[in-house]
Amino acid sequence: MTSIDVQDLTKEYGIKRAVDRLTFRVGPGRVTGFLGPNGAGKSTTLRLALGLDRPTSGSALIGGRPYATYDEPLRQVGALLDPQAAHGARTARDHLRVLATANRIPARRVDEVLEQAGIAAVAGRRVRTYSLGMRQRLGIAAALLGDPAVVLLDEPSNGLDPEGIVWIRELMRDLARAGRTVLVSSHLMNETATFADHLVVLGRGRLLADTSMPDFIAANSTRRARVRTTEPDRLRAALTRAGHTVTVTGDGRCTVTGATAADIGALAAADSIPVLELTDEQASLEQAYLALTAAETEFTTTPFQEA
Ligand SMILES: Nc1ncnc2c1ncn2[C@@H]1O[C@H](COP(=O)(O)OP(=O)(O)OP(=O)(O)O)[C@@H](O)[C@H]1O
Repeated sequence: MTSIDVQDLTKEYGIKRAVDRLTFRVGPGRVTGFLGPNGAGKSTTLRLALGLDRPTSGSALIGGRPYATYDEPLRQVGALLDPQAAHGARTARDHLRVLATANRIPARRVDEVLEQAGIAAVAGRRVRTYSLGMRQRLGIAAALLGDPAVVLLDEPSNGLDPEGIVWIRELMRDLARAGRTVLVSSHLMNETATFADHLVVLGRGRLLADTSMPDFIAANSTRRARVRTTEPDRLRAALTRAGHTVTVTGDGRCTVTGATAADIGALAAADSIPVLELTDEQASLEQAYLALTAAETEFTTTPFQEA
C-alpha cells in the first residue's frame, strides 16, 4: 500500500507563493478529489509530487520517497498531467512502447491499455492527428501502463465524450476498490461528486479542507428541510418559536432553514399538526464547495450588465 505525503510544502515563483505550507496525506483504497479555484496551487502540487519542479521548502513523497528516486517510476506512479505530452510524430502504440521499454514493462501491457482506454482501433495513427479526447485517453493509457499503486490525474474528463466520462469514473472507482491510491483534480463538482470518497481542497495555495465527501458537504452547507402540512400557519408559528426560518411556498408547502426533518416531525407531533410530506434537502457538493471557496477565489467574474 502506498500513500502520497505532502509535508509543509511551499513553492514560490518570485514573489508569488503558489503553494503555502501545505500538509496532507492521500491514502489508498479511495478516490481523493483535489479541488480549488483557478490558481489555487493544484497543478503546482502535482508537479512537485512528480519531481517536475523543486519545492522552495517542505516535501511531497510518494510511497515514502521522492518520485525522482524511482528507477522505473511508471511501475509505481501513473500520472496524467498534460495530454499534449506525447510526441505528435509518433503513433500512440509507439509512444506507449517507448514508455514501456524505459520502465521494463512487458510489451503486452501496451495493447492491454490501448484496449482499456478505447483507442486500440486508432493506435497506429500519429498522435498529432488525435482530438483532445483521444489524447486524453492516450494520457490515461500511459498512466495505467505500469499497473501502478498510485495514480494522479489532472482534469481527466477534459475533452472526453459522455461515454468517456462514464468510463473514467468507473475506472477511478475500480482502481480505488483494488486498493490503489487515486488523486484526481477537477473543476467539475457534479462530476467529482460521482467518484470521490474524500476531498482535499486548496485556496490560494493553502489547505482549506481534508475530509470525507459527506462531512465536507455537511460542514459547508446549511441544514434545510421541506414539509407539507394542512396547517401551514400553525406549523410556521411552532417552527419560528423554535428559532427556525420558514418560507411558506403555497399549497401547504414550507421550506425550513436550520432544521432537520427529525426536528420538524417532533415539533409538529408535539402540537398535533398533521404532516403530509417531510424530507431533508441534500446540499450538493457544488453548493458546499462554492460556500467554502467564495472568499478564496483569486479570479472572479462580475455579472453581465445590459446597457
Ligand atoms: N512556472 C510558474 N511561474 C510563475 N508562476 C506560476 C508558475 N506556475 C504556476 N504559477 C502560479 O502559481 C499559482 C498556482 O498555479 P497552479 O497552476 O498550481 O494552480 P491550479 O490550482 O492548478 O489552477 P487551475 O485550476 O487554473 O489549473 C498561480 O497563481 C500561477 O499563476
